[in-house]
Amino acid sequence: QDGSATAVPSDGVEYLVSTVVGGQTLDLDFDTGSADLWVFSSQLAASSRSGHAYYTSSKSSTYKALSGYTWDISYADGSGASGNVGLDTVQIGGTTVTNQAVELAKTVSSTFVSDASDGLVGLAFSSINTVSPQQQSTFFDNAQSSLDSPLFAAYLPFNADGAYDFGYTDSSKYTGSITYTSVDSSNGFWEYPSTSYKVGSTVHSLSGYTGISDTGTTLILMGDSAVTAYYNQVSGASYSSSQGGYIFPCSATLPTLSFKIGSTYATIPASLLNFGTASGSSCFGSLQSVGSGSQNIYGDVFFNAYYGVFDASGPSFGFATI
Ligand SMILES: C[C@H](NC(=O)CCC(=O)c1cccs1)c1cccnc1
Repeated sequence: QDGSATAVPSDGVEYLVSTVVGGQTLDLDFDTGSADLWVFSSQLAASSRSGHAYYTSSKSSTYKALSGYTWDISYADGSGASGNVGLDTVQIGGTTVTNQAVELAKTVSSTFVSDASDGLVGLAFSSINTVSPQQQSTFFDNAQSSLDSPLFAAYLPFNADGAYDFGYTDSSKYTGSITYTSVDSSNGFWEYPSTSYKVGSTVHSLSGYTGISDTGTTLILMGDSAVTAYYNQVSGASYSSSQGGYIFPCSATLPTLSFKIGSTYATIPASLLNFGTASGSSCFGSLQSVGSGSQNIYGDVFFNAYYGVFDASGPSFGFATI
C-alpha cells in the first residue's frame, strides 16, 4: 500500500518520522545510508533511555523473538549500537509491513543518547544489514511487493515539515522534471558517479569519485580538495578544530556549490551552505570534509534543495528541484 509519512525537522540535525512498531509509537530517523531498523528498547540501561521513547517487546502482542540473532552497527562518524532481534509489525504512513526485523538496542553510543531520535530506519540495500546469523531485509525491501512502484522519495525542506513517500512520486513536492541516474549498489549504498563539482561557476574535476545519497547524514561531506577549493573562495574562512569543521564570518558572502549526480549538476544555494552560528559571529559550513576516500556524502542539506527518489528498479536515484 502506497503511503506518505511526515518527516519533522529536529534541532536542524535530523528529520524524524513517527513510526508504529508493535503498537508502540517511536520517532525514528530514516537513514538511506544504512540498512538496519533498530529501536531504543527496554533492554537499554535507564541512563541510556533517558529522554527517549523506547520499545518493550513484552508489550507487543505481535512480537516474535529471533532466538540467537544479534546485530552490531558502527557508522562512519564513530557512533554505533548493538543488541538482539525479533519480528514485529511496522507501520509508516499508510504502509504496513508484518514480520519486519526489528533490532532492539541493548547498547547505544553517546551521540544517540543525546540525539532526539528513538532509533533508525535503514533504507540502503539489505546487503549491508548487520544482523547475524541471517541478514534481514529493510522495511522498503519488505514493502516493495505492496507498492505501486518499487520506490520511495525523500522530501526534506529546510526548517519545515517534509515527508517520505512510499510507492509513488508526488509532483506537488517538486518543480520541473526528475533527473535519474543509474545506481551502483555493490557497496550497499545509493551510490553513483560524481566526477565534477563547481564552486560558483568554476568547474573542478573529481576523477573516480562517487556520491552517496544519505538522509542519515546532516551535511554535505566531500573530499578535502573540494572542501579546500570551496572555502578558499570564502573570506575569513578557516578550519576550527574546536568546532570540528570549517567556519567563516557570518557576514561572509558564500558561493554556490554544485556537484554532478551522474551527468547532471545539482546546485546548493549559498543560503543552505551556512549551517548557522558556530560561536559569536562565526558560522559553521554545511560543506565539510568526508576525510579519506573517494565517496562524497550528500546529506540532508542536499535534500533541502532537491526531492530525492530512490528507485529499486534499475536501481536508480532521481532528483528534482524542490
Ligand atoms: C551522522 C552519521 N554520518 C556518518 O556516519 C557519515 C556517513 C558516511 O560517511 C557514509 C555513509 C555511507 C557510506 S560512508 C550517521 C550516523 C548514523 C547513521 N547514519 C549516518
